[in-house]
Amino acid sequence: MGRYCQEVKKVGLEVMKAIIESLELNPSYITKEIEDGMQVMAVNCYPPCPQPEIALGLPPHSDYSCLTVLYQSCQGLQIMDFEDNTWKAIPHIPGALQVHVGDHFEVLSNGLYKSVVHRATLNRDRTRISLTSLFSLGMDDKMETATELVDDQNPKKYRESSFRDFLDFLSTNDFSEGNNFIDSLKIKNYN
Ligand SMILES: O=C(O)CCC(=O)C(=O)O
Ligand SMILES: [Fe+2]
Repeated sequence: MGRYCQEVKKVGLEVMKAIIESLELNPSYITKEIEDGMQVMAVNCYPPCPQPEIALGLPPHSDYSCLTVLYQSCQGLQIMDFEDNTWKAIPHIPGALQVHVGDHFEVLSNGLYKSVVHRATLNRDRTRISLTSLFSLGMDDKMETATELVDDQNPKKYRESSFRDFLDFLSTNDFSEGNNFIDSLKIKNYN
């Protein structure tokens, strides 16, 4: 598991650097802070469920992270496609990793990247395992919208926040009731 954490961090950093480059920010922008930041690993185990059509493994949510890299042992992850408001299953490809953007990159990019809303479904006959690696800045480091992406046409759309702010939010909000961290960061006039 230690080796997996190290290797998955390398993959995550490569993808995060590519995203930062795609925003035309300085390639060194924030990457050192992310490298020295937090890597949270969640190991989720979903036992077989006799009635998977009326239950969920994890309710819809987006991750607080900059980026999440996920391994799933069999199919179960679904993402919300806002083009047609339907859930799309992520196929299980042996050895493949699923990468999705989290809330903190939505904030950094001033909404050019959207955090991915996803959920975990269950199945009748197999135990499913997923390994989720969430990358973010340090506990008290605030993620802010890049000033390069803010101008008169594109006003700042999000308040800054840290990983600790997310944990504080979680302690008083239940995401199974649809309370999203990213919504709490939106500056209302611009979203
Ligand atoms: O098990 C899954 O596929 C999703 C896990 C997840 O969304 C999470 O750990 O944040
Ligand atoms: Fe998640």
